[in-house]
This record gives sequence, structure tokens and C-alpha cells, in this order.
Amino acid sequence: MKLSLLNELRAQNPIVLNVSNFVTVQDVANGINAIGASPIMSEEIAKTEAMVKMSGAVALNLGAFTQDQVAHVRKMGQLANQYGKPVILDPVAVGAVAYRLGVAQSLLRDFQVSVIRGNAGEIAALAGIQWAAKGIDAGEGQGDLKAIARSAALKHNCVVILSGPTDFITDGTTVVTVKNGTPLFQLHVGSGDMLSSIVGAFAAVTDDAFEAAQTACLVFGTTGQLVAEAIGAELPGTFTVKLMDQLHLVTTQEIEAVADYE
Ligand SMILES: Nc1ncnc2c1ncn2[C@@H]1O[C@H](COP(=O)(O)OP(=O)(O)O)[C@@H](O)[C@H]1O
Ligand SMILES: Cc1ncsc1CCOP(=O)(O)O
Ligand SMILES: [Mg+2]
Repeated sequence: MKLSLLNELRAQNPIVLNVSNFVTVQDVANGINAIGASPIMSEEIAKTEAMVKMSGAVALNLGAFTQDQVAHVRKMGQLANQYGKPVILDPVAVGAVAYRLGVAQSLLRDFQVSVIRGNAGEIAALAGIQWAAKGIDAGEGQGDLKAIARSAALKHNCVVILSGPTDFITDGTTVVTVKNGTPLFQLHVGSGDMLSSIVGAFAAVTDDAFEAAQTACLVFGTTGQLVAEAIGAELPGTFTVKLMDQLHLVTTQEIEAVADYE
């Protein structure tokens, strides 16, 4: 865990290039901005190369794609590999919809990702493990989440974040768990998407994708937890607004004071 990456991120203000989904695009852009990085979104394949070149990391979200957009994502992933930019993949709902899983698997064959960030249903699907995912949510399943995360990481040769009440972050060998968070994250559609792109912001300021993934989970989880403790009630609207504020304001000292990871 390297919390000083948060200060590094704020000092560098790296550009994070996103293929987002139309549902959560504004939360994702503002989340990246609030934490101290610089978001840019893209939907046009013709300008992909220039945009990849100027970016520090590329975050690819499969939340709501058309076939044209899949071609765009593929080209962006391949160009990111060519220019040595870290790629973060958010495989939204691949556990619930076979077509989505097929698309994600074909993309994972066509370019190398640095980090996959998904919930239990999504990561189990990418590991080839049985799980009853529910739409965009994790759903229900049996099994050792640590082992599922590790198996997905080994299969796709990358760092994997299996997020949820506890986040499991692994490079396929070591597994770090982050227990910070709040159930309010589940009442805000886009929490996962924000986390994935924030992983991109951290990956842009270090060559160590595993460290970037751990730190992003700790920063995001503790920030949400601090907000929930401050508002003290189940108010998803208020939570969303205050989460943006706190992502901007949170300090490494405040995070250290509540950090719960091993
Ligand atoms: N019940 C919970 N308690 C604490 N934190 C949670 C809980 N559920 C999700 N989170 C946090 O919410 C964020 C988004 O994760 P998740 O809900 O798994 O993604 P998605 O929105 O893609 O399903 C992560 O930071 C995760 O740690
Ligand atoms: C509701 C919805 N439908 C397609 S993408 C999307 C948003 C998913 O966001 P998250 O996985 O971050 O909750
Ligand atoms: Mg999600």
C-alpha cells in the first residue's frame, strides 16, 4: 500500500482517458476531477490515437456498448498497449449477460489490460466460476472470493480488484484486502465505475499497477466511509454530493486514521 501516491496524483494531475457509459459518465468525470486527476471522455474512433498518446491511463467501461463502441474500445486498448499506457477494464454485468461476457473475453484476447475492476459476479464470470450475478450487481454466489480474484488474475495475467463489502486486490499471487467502505456505495449507481476510473488515475502516476489498485481502493473506500459517518443516515443523494466533496478534500492523514486493510 502506498498512500503517498495520492499526493503524487494531485501534484501531477494526470489525464485519464475514458470510454464511459451514458448512465454514469458525469459521476466518473467528476470523480476523477475531484480526486485531482484530469478526465477526458471519448466516443469517436477517428481521434483515438491522439487521445491515447496524450493520456496517462485508459479506463474502458463496458457498461452500455454498441457494436461500433466495441470496435472503439478494442482500438483504444491496442493503442494503449502500443504506447505503454496502463489499461483498466470495468466488465459491467458480464456475470449476468452471456453476450457481454463474450465481448469482454474477446477484448481481453486482443489487448493486455493492467487492471480489471469488477464486483464478485463480474470477476467470477471472468474467472470461469459459477455465480448468480444480478444485472449490474454482484448477486449471490458461493466460493472463496480471494481464490476467485486470484484465479481471474492468473487467467488474464493482470491485477484484479474484486470489489464489495471487502475489496480483494491481487496480482495472482499476493492478495490485499481493504475493508473500508459503506453500504451507501450500493445505493449510488456508478460507485464501481468511479472506482475503476480512479484506479486509472493512480495507475497513471506509478509503474506498479498492483500498488495503484490497492491505493485506489483504500482511498475510495475510506472516503465513502468518512462521508457516511459524517451524514449518519441512509441518504443516497446527499452521499453522492458529499462523496465528490470529500474526494477533493480528503487527506492522507484522514485516510490513515480509519484505514483497515491487510
Ligand atoms: N456493502 C458494502 N460495504 C462497504 N463498501 C461497499 C459495499 N458494497 C460496495 N462497496 C464499495 O463500493 C465500491 C464499488 O464497488 P461495487 O459495489 O462492488 O461495484 P459495482 O458498483 O460495480 O457493483 C467499492 O469501493 C466497494 O468497496
Ligand atoms: C445501470 C447501468 N446500466 C448499464 S451501465 C450502468 C451503470 C453501472 O454502474 P456501476 O457498476 O458503477 O454501479
Ligand atoms: Mg459495476
